Order: sequence, then C-alpha cells, then structure tokens
Amino acid sequence: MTSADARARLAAARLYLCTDAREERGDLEEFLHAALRGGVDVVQLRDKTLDVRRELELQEIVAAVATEHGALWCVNDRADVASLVGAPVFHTGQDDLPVSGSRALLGGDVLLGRSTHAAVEAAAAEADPDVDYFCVGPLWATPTKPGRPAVGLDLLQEVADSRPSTPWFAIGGIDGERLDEVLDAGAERIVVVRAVTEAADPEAAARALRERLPA
Ligand SMILES: Cc1ncc(COP(=O)(O)OP(=O)(O)O)c(N)n1
Ligand SMILES: Cc1ncsc1CCOP(=O)(O)O
Ligand SMILES: [Mg+2]
Repeated sequence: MTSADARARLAAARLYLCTDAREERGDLEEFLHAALRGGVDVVQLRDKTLDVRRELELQEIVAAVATEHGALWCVNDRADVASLVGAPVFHTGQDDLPVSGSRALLGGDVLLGRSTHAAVEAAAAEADPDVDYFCVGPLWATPTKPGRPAVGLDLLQEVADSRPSTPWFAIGGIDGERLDEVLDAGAERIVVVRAVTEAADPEAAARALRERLPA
C-alpha cells in the first residue's frame, strides 16, 4: 500500500479496533478476520503483556489479515516493532515517544496517531503537521485504560466544534448503546475495544457499529 493509499484509507476510516492478543483463547487470526469482515477499517494489536519477540510474531499475523481485507493496521507504542514489521500506522500517547521522535525514527510515509485527553492536547495534535490522526478520550472511564479519567462528552463537543482538519476519533467506553450520544456530540469516527473483543459475534458487533457511522 502506498502512503497516499494509506492516507486515503485513513480519511475514509470510521471504525478503529484495538484488540489484545487473545492468547488465552488462541483465536487472534480468526477474530481479526471476523472483525474485518464486519467492517473494521483500522486494527491495532494493543497488548501490554506481550514481550517484544511475541509481538513481532503476532504483528505479522495482523499485517497479513489486515492486508487481505484492505484495512489499515497500527503498531502501538513500540517504534522498533513498527519499523521492523513495516507498519503503515504507528500510535503514541502523551506518555510515549514524542511525535517528532516517531517521525524521525519511522520516516515520512508512516501515518502517526496520537492520544489526547484535553482541549489543549487536541489543539496541539491538530497543529502538528506530523500528526495524521488523533483520538479524544476516554469519553467514559473504562477498564481497558485504567488510571485515565473520563474526559466526557463536553470535550468531544468542544473538539468537534473546532472542526479539525486532521482525522480524529472518539474513544473510551463506546458501545452500541452510547453511540448516538457520541455521534450527536459531533464525532464521525470511533475507536472501540470491548464492544467488539467481548462480543459473542465480533463480525456482527463490528457491522452493527459500522453501519451507524457516517458514510
Ligand atoms: C487508536 C488509539 N487511541 C488511543 C490509544 C491509547 O494510547 P495511550 O494513551 O498511549 O495508551 P496505551 O495504549 O499505550 O495504553 C491507543 N493505543 N490507540
Ligand atoms: C486505549 C484507550 N485509550 C483511551 S480509552 C482506551 C480503551 C477503550 O476501550 P473500550 O472501548 O473497551 O472502553
Ligand atoms: Mg501508548
């Protein structure tokens, strides 16, 4: 995929999935196929329990499945892994590598994502030419991001009202029941974990969310 293709896919992306490695179930590959059939546009393996060697192995699976479905895939936190596996997207948070450092390490073609939790952080992400997308959240407190307080829908509304030109995603506690509130506050793109990873039917869960997101 060229970087122009990746950028176009990111602009069109609506549903972004972060998943753990599902080591206990041993079904990562099958799960990824199901989620991507359901319409996930971007997938990220986010599993803090993985050592770097295991992550390298699993990223090859993520890459192969995402590529088969024409989806983007993202490496979280580890720039060395992103570089070695040739990830098209790399994500960092406020406590991780700075964006400038990620760009210096990974070059100009990799799309860089950033987490934000405050208006000032969202504004900084929007102003930074090296940030290709940013996330706003967690909207609601969530067990998948312990220690990070909820930012609430007011921040989402504030960011949406600022009409960022950089693609941005709402994250944190989003599920089918809360989706209308998120859309009403002005988000057009969402990131989910449990809404798909904990679903009995991940394909159906992804599809149900994707169908309600804007075209
Ligand atoms: C797409 C996406 N959004 C947000 C995050 C969270 O990043 P960060 O704040 O660095 O937290 P950790 O994932 O490192 O726990 C993300 N990974 N992906
Ligand atoms: C990685 C991350 N960053 C902010 S919230 C979050 C996890 C969101 O998980 P869920 O969709 O299950 O609430
Ligand atoms: Mg991080």
